[in-house]
Amino acid sequence: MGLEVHGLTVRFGETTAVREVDLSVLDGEVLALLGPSGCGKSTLLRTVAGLERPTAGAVRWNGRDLDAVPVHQRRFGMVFQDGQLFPHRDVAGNVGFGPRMRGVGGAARAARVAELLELVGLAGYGARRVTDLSGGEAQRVALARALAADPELLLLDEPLSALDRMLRERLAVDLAALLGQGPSTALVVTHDHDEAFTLADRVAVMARGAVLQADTPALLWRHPADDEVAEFLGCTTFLPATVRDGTATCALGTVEVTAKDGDARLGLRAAGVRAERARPDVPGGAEPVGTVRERVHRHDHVRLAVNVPEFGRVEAVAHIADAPAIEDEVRLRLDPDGIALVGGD
Ligand SMILES: Nc1ncnc2c1ncn2[C@@H]1O[C@H](COP(=O)(O)OP(=O)(O)OP(=O)(O)O)[C@@H](O)[C@H]1O
Repeated sequence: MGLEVHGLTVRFGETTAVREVDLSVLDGEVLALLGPSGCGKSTLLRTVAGLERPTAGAVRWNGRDLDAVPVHQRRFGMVFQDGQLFPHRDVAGNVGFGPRMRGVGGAARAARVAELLELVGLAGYGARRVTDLSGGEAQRVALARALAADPELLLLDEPLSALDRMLRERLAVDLAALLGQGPSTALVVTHDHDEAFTLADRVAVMARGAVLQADTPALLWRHPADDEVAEFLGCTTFLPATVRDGTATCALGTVEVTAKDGDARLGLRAAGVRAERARPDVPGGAEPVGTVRERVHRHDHVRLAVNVPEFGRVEAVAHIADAPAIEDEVRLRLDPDGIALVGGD
């Protein structure tokens, strides 16, 4: 059954941090709450944890209303952005803290600690001082400490955001594997798209306290419910299109889509529009041609703003090798991987 949130509203004075949210996390599922700063993600997570009281609505675990259940009786494990380890205990002391409080004896506790450290990739770290750990190691210890309590639900609040980019990407993959190993049910708060898409079975996009859409990463990416979700997920140009036999035709050309015949609305991300320098010696097809107005280097591509006559500005990408320069003429080709079908069913 898992977690169910019904009509949840949380207010702080005049501020409505969470607004009539309905959400469920199924047993064994990892759900990410994704949204910009201040959209209410942490408040929603903290309310599930029991750290905030709902103004209205209910939080249920396996069908049981948690309103009267205090934090420590909810059997939920929590990991915060900065880990919040006990600085005066070593790694084993931190991981074994919960079991020790529950009266688990020395040998059994040591075995459990060793098992958990192995799980988070820190075998042999038991005697290390937590103040000497790197940020990534400290977050792994925090995760092992949360898992030590055998939580029924893991609540992770920006667990990787204090780490640098390389480490964050690696740890997100490790964490996804770790959450996928057992029957872990987890709710993860993040403002990082990649992290949400890497970790979660489903992602709930939030704005202004409300959940706009909760779906699998693949569905969210290809079928955002409306323009706001599409924009949040990187779409910069919106166009009406006509679909016929799996091909959508719009003002910027044609692209393969999975949609039924009829009218549709396309959301184009920069990566959905590929630009190549127009060569006078190579005759063009039906692709639109435009002039490069802006150009910036990204880590694995060049991003362009292209002006297309009678259409206007279009964001596009090009390969770094032989990238077009400002004022160059480019041909544009649509790439289905970067294009969303907005709304509809
Ligand atoms: N204890 C509090 N008292 C008053 N207002 C609060 C409190 N906690 C949160 N808020 C307000 O509620 C809104 C939602 O905050 P919340 O921290 O849940 O957002 P968030 O999406 O997690 O943002 P961030 O990613 O920046 O942490 C914000 O306007 C915030 O200022």
